[in-house]
Formats: sequence, C-alpha cells, structure tokens
Amino acid sequence: MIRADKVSVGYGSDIASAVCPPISVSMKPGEGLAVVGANGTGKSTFLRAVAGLLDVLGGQIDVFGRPVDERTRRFRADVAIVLDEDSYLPALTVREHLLLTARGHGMERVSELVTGIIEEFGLTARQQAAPTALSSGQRRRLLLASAFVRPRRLMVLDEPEQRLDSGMRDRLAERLAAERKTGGGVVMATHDPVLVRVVATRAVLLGEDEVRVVSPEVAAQAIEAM
Ligand SMILES: Nc1ncnc2c1ncn2[C@@H]1O[C@H](COP(=O)(O)OP(=O)(O)OP(=O)(O)O)[C@@H](O)[C@H]1O
Repeated sequence: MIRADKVSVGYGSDIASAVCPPISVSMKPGEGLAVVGANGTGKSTFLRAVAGLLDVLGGQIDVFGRPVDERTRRFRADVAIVLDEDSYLPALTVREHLLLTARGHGMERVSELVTGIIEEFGLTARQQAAPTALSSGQRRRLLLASAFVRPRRLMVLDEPEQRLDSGMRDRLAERLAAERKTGGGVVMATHDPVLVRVVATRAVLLGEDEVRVVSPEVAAQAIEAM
C-alpha cells in the first residue's frame, strides 16, 4: 500500500536540505502507520510527500505500487487526505459539504450516509451552519467527516486529534481502528499516544539524527516522554 525507500523530504532543492534523515517504511492494507516525533522533526513534511503534495528530494515513495501522482483520478479516488489546514467552501453548509464530497466521488443515494456521519461527528445541531459559523473544533470535525463520507482505500491524516475534545478523540480512534480492521490503511502524524495505541500497527519515529521503525507501544511511550 505504501513503500517508502530511503525517502528524503524537505523544502529545498537537494538532499542536503532534507528536514530529517531518510525514511524507509512500508505499510500493507489493514495496517496503521503512526508518524511520530517532536515538533519540527518532519512528520507533516513526510505526509505531504505521501499525499503527493511535495516532491521527494531523494529515494522513492510508492502508493498502491506506483510512484505517487496525486493528479491521477485513481489516486484521488483511493486516498482521503486531511492535512493541517482549514479548507472548505464558505457558501456551503456542513451538510452540503458532505453531500457534495460524497457525490463528487461518484456515490449515489448518500443522504442517509451523510446523516449518519454528521451524527457520528457530533454535528447534527450544526448541519445547516456555514463553516465560518462553526467553532474551530467543529470545523475540524467537518474536515474529518469529509474523509469518512467518501470511498477510500487509504487515509492520510495530519494530527487528526487536533482541536478535538477527549470524547471525540476516543470515538475517532475507534473509527480509525475499524477502518483498519475492514482492510483500509491509515497513515497519520500524531502527538496522541491513545491514537497510536488504538490505531497503529507500527510507527516511524522521527528524530534529528535517526529515523526508527518501532512498535506502537514504543512510539506511544516516546510521545509520553517528549
Ligand atoms: N513550507 C515550508 N517551507 C520551509 N520549511 C518548512 C515549511 N514547512 C515546514 N518547514 C520546516 O520543516 C521542518 C519540519 O516541519 P514539519 O511541519 O514537517 O514538522 P512536524 O514534525 O510536522 O512538526 P509539528 O509536530 O510541530 O507539527 C521544520 O523545521 C519546519 O520549520
């Protein structure tokens, strides 16, 4: 599903500008990969490369057996991405966003599905509100809900716990664990040890001098010690 081979990521033009040492890690369907490390160690940068939003400086990332190309319809259909940024259409309500996302991905008769996801993400009372009228946590819920309302084989999530209260974090962890158990893949950057323990099957621990592939428990303990 994902195979990263000595991947260097960063914002300059050559390997010398990489933000962390090369990353080698792989992930199969039904697995969860947590990307863990202190602030600024390169978690979001690596996820951007997995999502095809940033070219790698060296090495290679294959997703579904092919080099990442986010422009292909197939990649966009298979990969649901929620990064660390607000992105929404200000003139559409919560419900309209989710209907549009599902229909845009070719789904039909989505009303019931959308109602269920809205409820699951605690947005029922705000479903007719525009995103600008939501709290920041509610907007984050909307973005996450958008990823669950569409077909996908892989979820790429950058700190999905951000701005969520603890009840919602726990429900999200269960939802992502269920995603994995039904054969989906989840790759997520996170600072939340609960998410790591519940969702991940392995983790990549980014540090300034080394990158290690570790068990979820080792990664969760590393977060707790940061
Ligand atoms: N657009 C950018 N241009 C140049 N440098 C950047 C850019 N975005 C991030 N960086 C730098 O790249 C390094 C890695 O940043 P990144 O956002 O990947 O870290 P992170 O591990 O996700 O951190 P956090 O836990 O704080 O979210 C940091 O030194 C950061 O300052």
